[in-house]
Amino acid sequence: MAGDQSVSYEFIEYPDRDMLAIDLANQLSDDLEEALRHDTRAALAVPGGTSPGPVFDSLCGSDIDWSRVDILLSDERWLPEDHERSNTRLLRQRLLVNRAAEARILPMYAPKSEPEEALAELESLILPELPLAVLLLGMGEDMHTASIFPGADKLDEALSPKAPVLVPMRAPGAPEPRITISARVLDGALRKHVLIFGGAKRDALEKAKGLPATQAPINAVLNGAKVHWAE
Ligand SMILES: O=C(O)[C@H](O)[C@@H](O)[C@H](O)[C@H](O)COP(=O)(O)O
Repeated sequence: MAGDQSVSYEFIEYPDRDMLAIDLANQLSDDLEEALRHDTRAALAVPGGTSPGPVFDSLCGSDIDWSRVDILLSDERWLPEDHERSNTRLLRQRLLVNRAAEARILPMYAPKSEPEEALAELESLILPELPLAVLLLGMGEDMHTASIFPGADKLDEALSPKAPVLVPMRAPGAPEPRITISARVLDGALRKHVLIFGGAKRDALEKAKGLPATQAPINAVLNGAKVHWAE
């Protein structure tokens, strides 16, 4: 994939993480409301990891028609849903509660030993709900997003313009096999947000400028996104 000369995004800086969480949750809720004005259902994809919990805590109380919202993860660690590193667990504990308990979850995990064994089944549930109406992504200091890691075994496939919806992924930076939505599908989301905290990630985003997506996978999904940052 080419360098990022054509990548343009909005960088929004917040006074602190709490304000970011509340403001971003409001923006996601407004985005979903707008999407539901045009379509019967809206798909919201969100990351796991440590950053989005407080956003979920706020978003789950939004007064929107959650019964028409499909929620899925941008990527999942291939671990049982009760494992402490399971992103599905985080989703069930922090987002699919309160008013958002009405939403439907599109699973990104099935109890099979390898992601490859469940790929077709998981993909068949997601496909009818595309494009993603609203996307929230995280980013690592190595410039990965979702589970599209530099140096991963299926990196080229995940970045390909002809990529399938889901790609299984194994990477040096990831302790367990992963499953990720491909860059093509993430980038095709109608409204895109990226959440990052701290100086190291801000520096990583700067460093990504000019690098090919194979080295800085975040570049594959940044165009037209809003990046939300707090120290
Ligand atoms: O399962 C995951 O790990 C993710 O979805 C991943 O892409 C995450 O968003 C980044 O690694 C940032 O993670 P933190 O928010 O924990 O820094």
